Amino acid sequence: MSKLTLQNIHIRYSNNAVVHAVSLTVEDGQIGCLLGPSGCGKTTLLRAIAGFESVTQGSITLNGQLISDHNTHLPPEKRTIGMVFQDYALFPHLNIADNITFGIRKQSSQDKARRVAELLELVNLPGYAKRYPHELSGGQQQRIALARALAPRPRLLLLDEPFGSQDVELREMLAREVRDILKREGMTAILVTHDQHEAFAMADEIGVLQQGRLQQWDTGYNLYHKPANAFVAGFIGQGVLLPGIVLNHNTVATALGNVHGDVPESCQPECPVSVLIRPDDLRLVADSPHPATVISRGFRGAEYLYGLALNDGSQLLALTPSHQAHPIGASVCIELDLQHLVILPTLTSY
Ligand SMILES: Nc1ncnc2c1ncn2[C@@H]1O[C@H](COP(=O)(O)OP(=O)(O)OP(=O)(O)O)[C@@H](O)[C@H]1O
Repeated sequence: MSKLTLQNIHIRYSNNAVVHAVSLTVEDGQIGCLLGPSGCGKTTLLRAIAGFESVTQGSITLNGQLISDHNTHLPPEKRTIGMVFQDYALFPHLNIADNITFGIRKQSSQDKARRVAELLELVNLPGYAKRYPHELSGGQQQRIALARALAPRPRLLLLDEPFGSQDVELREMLAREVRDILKREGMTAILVTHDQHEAFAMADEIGVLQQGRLQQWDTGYNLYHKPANAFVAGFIGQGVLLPGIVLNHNTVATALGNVHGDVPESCQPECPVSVLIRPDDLRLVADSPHPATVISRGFRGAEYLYGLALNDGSQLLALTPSHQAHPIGASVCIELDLQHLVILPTLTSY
């Protein structure tokens, strides 16, 4: 049972407060992710969990054991937490077997050999025990770094931008592979990344951080379809905030007609609001009361991402199958197909 709980964590460097009131729980065998722009405090939080930073307020517990609070600080080597970094940090002069067993070198040769065979099988590199790091590709080295971190059977695994040095196209695939490995081991883990596709591919729950504050801790699906605020809406996926006016507790009037859903209690009738429109919320149809002009077009393989302008000047994005090709300047008709209505109280643009 490896459950990690952060309760109201605050962290500061000298006089600079960088993490504010962060609370979250990663259940046993689950993979959590801290996602956010550069400098938002992801690494600082990860380092506090590992024991390399102290917390100024709040508590961190692992399996019910208090490991950090304002007057408790279990040293990193006593936390039984494994770490994987972006640069793998394999020892170049040690072969793969010796790299993997570095953290369990005091165990018997027999036990070490058994664990190496087991882990090489797990990371899909059987037969690589006698090779050296420079004989492996970047992705293979990263899998060995993962095997090395798993060798001592840590209670928790922390991964800090583990695929940052890989090609963008490779990252998502590696993230899925690593997820499968961690799930097979039943490992509880936290990933830090600024790449949302990596987060979606790997994590069960994702926390979006902005300036040291956790904006939302949720599934990737909910972050996309039910963002808690304008920052999360803008950071996750693409979309446009369309101006609207509240008509009643579940209706908002927009340039694309009335939309229905829960209107925040703070928004009374006549209140201006923003309605989040994702590119997949719009359909291009043969006829509708809502004409638009194509102002940009991006080819995505299976789809086109269109930039559209309405007659009142507001702009939208629409994703359509790429066999539906419309040139820039073309007049089209659009229809809203909202599955999840997101109404944000203020007219915030992003
Ligand atoms: N050792 C340190 N001393 C003082 N300030 C620090 C230290 N480490 C980080 N910071 C500051 O704390 C804030 C959070 O940094 P952190 O490295 O946690 O961000 P991050 O989200 O991991 O960013 P990135 O994605 O760029 O790695 C930043 O403003 C950074 O400048």
